[in-house]
Amino acid sequence: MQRWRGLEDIPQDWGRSVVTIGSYDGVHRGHQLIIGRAVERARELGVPAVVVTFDPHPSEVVRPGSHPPLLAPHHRRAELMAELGVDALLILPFTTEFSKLAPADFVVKVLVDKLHARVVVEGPNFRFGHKAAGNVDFLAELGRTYDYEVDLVDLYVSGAAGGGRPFSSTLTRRLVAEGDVTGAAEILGRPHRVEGVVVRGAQRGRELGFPTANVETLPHTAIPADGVYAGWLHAQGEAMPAAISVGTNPQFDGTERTVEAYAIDRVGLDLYGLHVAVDFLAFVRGQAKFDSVEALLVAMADDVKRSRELVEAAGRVQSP
Ligand SMILES: Cc1cc2nc3c(=O)[nH]c(=O)nc-3n(C[C@H](O)[C@H](O)[C@H](O)COP(=O)(O)O)c2cc1C
Ligand SMILES: Nc1ncnc2c1ncn2[C@@H]1O[C@H](COP(=O)(O)OP(=O)(O)O)[C@@H](O)[C@H]1O
Repeated sequence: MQRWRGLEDIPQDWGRSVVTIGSYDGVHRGHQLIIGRAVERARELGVPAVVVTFDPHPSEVVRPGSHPPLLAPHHRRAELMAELGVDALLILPFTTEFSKLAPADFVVKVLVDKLHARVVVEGPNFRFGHKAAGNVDFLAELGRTYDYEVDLVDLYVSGAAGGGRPFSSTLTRRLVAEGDVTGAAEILGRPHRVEGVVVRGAQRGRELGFPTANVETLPHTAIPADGVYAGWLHAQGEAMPAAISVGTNPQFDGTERTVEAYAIDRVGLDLYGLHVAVDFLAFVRGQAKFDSVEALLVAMADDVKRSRELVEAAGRVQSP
């Protein structure tokens, strides 16, 4: 998959393409339907499939301070898009100047002049251009002038009609924030992931018998509600079943909120400085301050047992 940052990175001799535009945070099942359709149309026509996305999230530029928590950083989105068969990913720096492009100018500048769009695949709620004034009807109207077709995929109804939750990044963020990581995984089509570099903590975990890799998360990461979770710690090319703790360690009157994962039954790991990922499978319990450290240890042993069972049960139906 080619990766372009800005319109200047698009090769001069780029031919026609099938394009889809969106934030695509999380690349959830609705996004997967739209991107999948774009790839399918591209294969039929024998042209490449291009995804156009923005950085930072447009809402941050339009309303500073409103950056939503992110379900996936750009490099992870790129990985997921490459798996879906996307041929090129264009990340447009979303500047104030860019945000002021009128809808028709956006279409001409990006879709027509640069990407020579033949088909544009979108969800019905797609909005574009200054003040999000452009909608799919206008996109289709411009297509009659500029020789592209608009193909709509009804992502919202797909989830709800299938008896599940509507496919929505906003809903996924809410579920993650509430600790309902199982609900979030239903929409994402995989567990929610938090990643970053392993940093030093209070060095207390090893004394308790449960060393935990403390993950320094990227800015704007969507972090699940404080609590204990079952999931996986991905490190050194391995997916290790894990018991995960999110919170301030109230037992020890901590103040800093951390995401830390104990790789179940693994001894002698040295993960400091490594980039790791934590996948959240299921909520186990909330954070607590027990009467004694001994009582915390009893609870932790139980969490580990429960986490192992949950991961094993999930492993029987899906691999991490
Ligand atoms: C499965 C599990 C459950 C945990 N539950 C709690 C808890 O209920 N309350 C709490 O204050 N800390 C809890 N923790 C966090 C521990 O207090 C923390 O891992 C320990 O203090 C080590 O911190 P360190 O990595 O900074 O050395 C939990 C950790 C794990 C792995
Ligand atoms: N089973 C394990 N799960 C997670 N980390 C482990 C494990 N075994 C060893 N480690 C290492 O121990 C470190 C955590 O030990 P801990 O005493 O909790 O220190 P810290 O407070 O710095 O996190 C991890 O960063 C990792 O390098």
